[in-house]
Amino acid sequence: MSFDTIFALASGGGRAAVSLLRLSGPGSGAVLDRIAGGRPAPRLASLRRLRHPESAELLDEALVLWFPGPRSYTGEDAAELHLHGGRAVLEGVTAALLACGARPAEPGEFTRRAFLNGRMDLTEAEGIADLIAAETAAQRRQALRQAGGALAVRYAGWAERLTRLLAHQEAAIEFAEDGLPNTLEAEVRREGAALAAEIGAHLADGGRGERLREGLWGAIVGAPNAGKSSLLNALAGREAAIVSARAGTTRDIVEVRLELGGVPVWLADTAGLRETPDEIEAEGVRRARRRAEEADLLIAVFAADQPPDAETLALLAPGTLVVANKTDLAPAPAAIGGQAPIALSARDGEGLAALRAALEAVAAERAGLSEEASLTRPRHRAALGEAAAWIEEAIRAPLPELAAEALRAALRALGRLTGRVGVEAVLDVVFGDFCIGK
Ligand SMILES: Nc1nc2c(c(=O)[nH]1)N(C=O)[C@@H](CNc1ccc(C(=O)N[C@@H](CCC(=O)O)C(=O)O)cc1)CN2
Ligand SMILES: Nc1nc2c(ncn2[C@@H]2O[C@H](COP(=O)(O)OP(=O)(O)OP(=O)(O)O)[C@@H](O)[C@H]2O)c(=O)[nH]1
Ligand SMILES: [Mg+2]
Repeated sequence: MSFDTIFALASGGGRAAVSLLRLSGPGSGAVLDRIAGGRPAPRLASLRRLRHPESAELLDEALVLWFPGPRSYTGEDAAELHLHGGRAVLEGVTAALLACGARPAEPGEFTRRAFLNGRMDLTEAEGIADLIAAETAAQRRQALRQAGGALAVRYAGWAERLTRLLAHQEAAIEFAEDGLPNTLEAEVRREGAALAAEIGAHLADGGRGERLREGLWGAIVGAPNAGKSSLLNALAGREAAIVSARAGTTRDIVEVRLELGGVPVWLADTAGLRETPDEIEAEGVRRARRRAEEADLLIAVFAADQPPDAETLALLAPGTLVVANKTDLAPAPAAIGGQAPIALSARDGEGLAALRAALEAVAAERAGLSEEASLTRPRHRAALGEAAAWIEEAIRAPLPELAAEALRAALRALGRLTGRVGVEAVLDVVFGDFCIGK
């Protein structure tokens, strides 16, 4: 494989003390020869004057690193320039690199090369993208686990077992042709069933890995004036939504980002549920209902000094957190919709800690780190579902040739997941998520 020599700013843009420009590709060493007066000892930082290759103008005094392939992040010859972080420095060095024939990298291109050079599989590359995007400690742990190969090892193990099953299935076909008795097919069925069950168990995780990666959707619903906006503000610690004594204040959805036990949660305040002739408010109520339906985490707010309203009661589902607000005005009822409510006063903060603890417990249950690594993307779910279905198909196949064909299809599905089957389209989807310089 022959590649261009690519470069990109790997640190954030804007003014900074130091900026990191990285280079990768067969011409990296020659670039250092031309702009840095030679290649430093491998993997050791060296202070060098950088000059434009044609004008010889001094551009910066920088730390330079040289990583001869294959011992580099990308697996090919690579280099790093740790520059002073100014804009003109970056522009001057960029012009020098272009003059040397290097070109700017596409988003994710360094990691794409690392993948193409066999240094990681696709799930590990995705883990690196997730690590860069991680905003909470739990997201970071999940991403590090995936970047470290937790999914890769598991899926490679499944692919290996499938390959063995396929080999046995093919041997069974040979034996049948030679008229020999064999027990291989029975073994393929038994092992196939065990493998399909393992994949099934991995899939039946309630989507927790995907939820931790993307964040949970939460919604606060309830009657007008129940105190939904007051509660949102209390949880967010700022006046995100307008609060007023007039029923029907909130119409648009107001969203805040919370972190609950390491899980990012987008919590939405919604319009109070009621029949109304006001068409703007009615649209707000429609949006509130839609948001409640889509929510992973629903908080139903009732005012302790009012009887529970039928509209909100109708939205209660298993897992809904029921809140009795305004307990400074009246005691919380023992039960609402068959559940003991969390009693609180959004006005004076009483009971808020208990609600937060309950929210954290729900978030951890639906999206917390599990003991075993979870799949984290719809792409994983689709490929694994397909692989399991093909294995089931193989087990049921009426002819040995059909069973072999189904096992081959299952292997292809796993191959797309880990990138062993190199489909360009899959690569574009995976690496399109990266930022430039990674
Ligand atoms: N300056 C700098 N910091 C960085 C990176 C980088 O590329 N440059 N990284 C980039 O993402 C991360 C670290 N990851 C890296 C992974 C592998 C190699 C590497 O050169 N691997 C070689 C040699 C390993 C050794 O023996 O030291 C190899 O695996 O063969 C470098 C960085 C985070 N910090
Ligand atoms: N006494 C008391 N008043 C509260 C409490 N929480 C909210 N309120 C008051 O109840 C009124 C309505 O509060 P909001 O938070 O705007 O209620 P809402 O549910 O968002 O109302 P809509 O947006 O109209 O659906 C305001 O006057 C609040 O100050 C509470 O815990 N105790
Ligand atoms: Mg409101």
